[in-house]
Amino acid sequence: MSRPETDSPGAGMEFTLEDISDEEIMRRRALYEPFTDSVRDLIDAVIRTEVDDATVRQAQAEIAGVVQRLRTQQMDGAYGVRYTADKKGMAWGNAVIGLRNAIAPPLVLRPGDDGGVVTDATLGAAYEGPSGLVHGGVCAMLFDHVLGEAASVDGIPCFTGTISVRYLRPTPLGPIRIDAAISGRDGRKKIVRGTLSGPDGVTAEAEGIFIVPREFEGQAFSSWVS
Ligand SMILES: CCCCCCCCCCCCCC(=O)SCCNC(=O)CCNC(=O)[C@H](O)C(C)(C)COP(=O)(O)OP(=O)(O)OC[C@H]1O[C@@H](n2cnc3c(N)ncnc32)[C@H](O)[C@@H]1OP(=O)(O)O
Repeated sequence: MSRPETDSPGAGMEFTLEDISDEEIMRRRALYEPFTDSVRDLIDAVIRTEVDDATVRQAQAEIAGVVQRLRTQQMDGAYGVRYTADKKGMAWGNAVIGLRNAIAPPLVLRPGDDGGVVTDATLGAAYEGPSGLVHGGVCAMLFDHVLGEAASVDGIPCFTGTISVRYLRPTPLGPIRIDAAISGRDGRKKIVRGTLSGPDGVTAEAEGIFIVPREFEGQAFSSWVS
């Protein structure tokens, strides 16, 4: 499939105009959300299955068949960040929020009380590092995105310049919550702080410097469809 029209503010930083209606967005969501959820279930089932060898081999053949069918028509490259004519952003391939990315939990963000953002999610077996605990790299990845969205409150996407994470205690697999908000601004730079919490309270804290790339100035999205 060829790509729709692309703005190219810089190498690897393209946004793609895909002029589709809200109805078409809803149609695609209704199609791909359960599809991706099934693949998430598959990942979890593969990690945790205890069926016999023959059943594993049969399942592998069936999955390979599905992959072959999907490969008969593929877009060039990754999904990218797309936007509609009224500047609704769609990052459906994103590793953290992507509606079509089974690797993403996916996080769904909402406004926080402090002008920042908050998200709740459940991290299962696919996110394990130490036994029964969330992988530290996963925590850092989720912080990176959530703090980035908190930095992007005015609609202009910010890039991570620097981020540091302080792991206070282990984060158990299961329900988590991340809160993030801007704590300082200096021109195109924003300082953002956030916390990751499990059922027993805060397990990690992060602070980052997020920067509006010069090429993005004036390219605000009106909302983010995840
Ligand atoms: C409603 C709709 C919402 C939309 C939601 C969108 C969600 C998006 C969420 C996405 C979240 C996903 C998150 C991701 O995954 S983003 C992906 C991971 N990050 C990157 O790949 C970034 C790669 N780096 C770059 O692109 C550039 O270096 C950037 C853009 C960062 C700066 O390049 P630029 O050429 O623009 O910078 P400048 O040289 O003019 O310097 C400007 C100022 O910045 C200071 N500085 C520079 N670099 C750093 C640094 N590394 N740390 C700290 N500070 C730094 C510098 O000293 C100067 O300060 P001052 O001297 O003026 O004081």
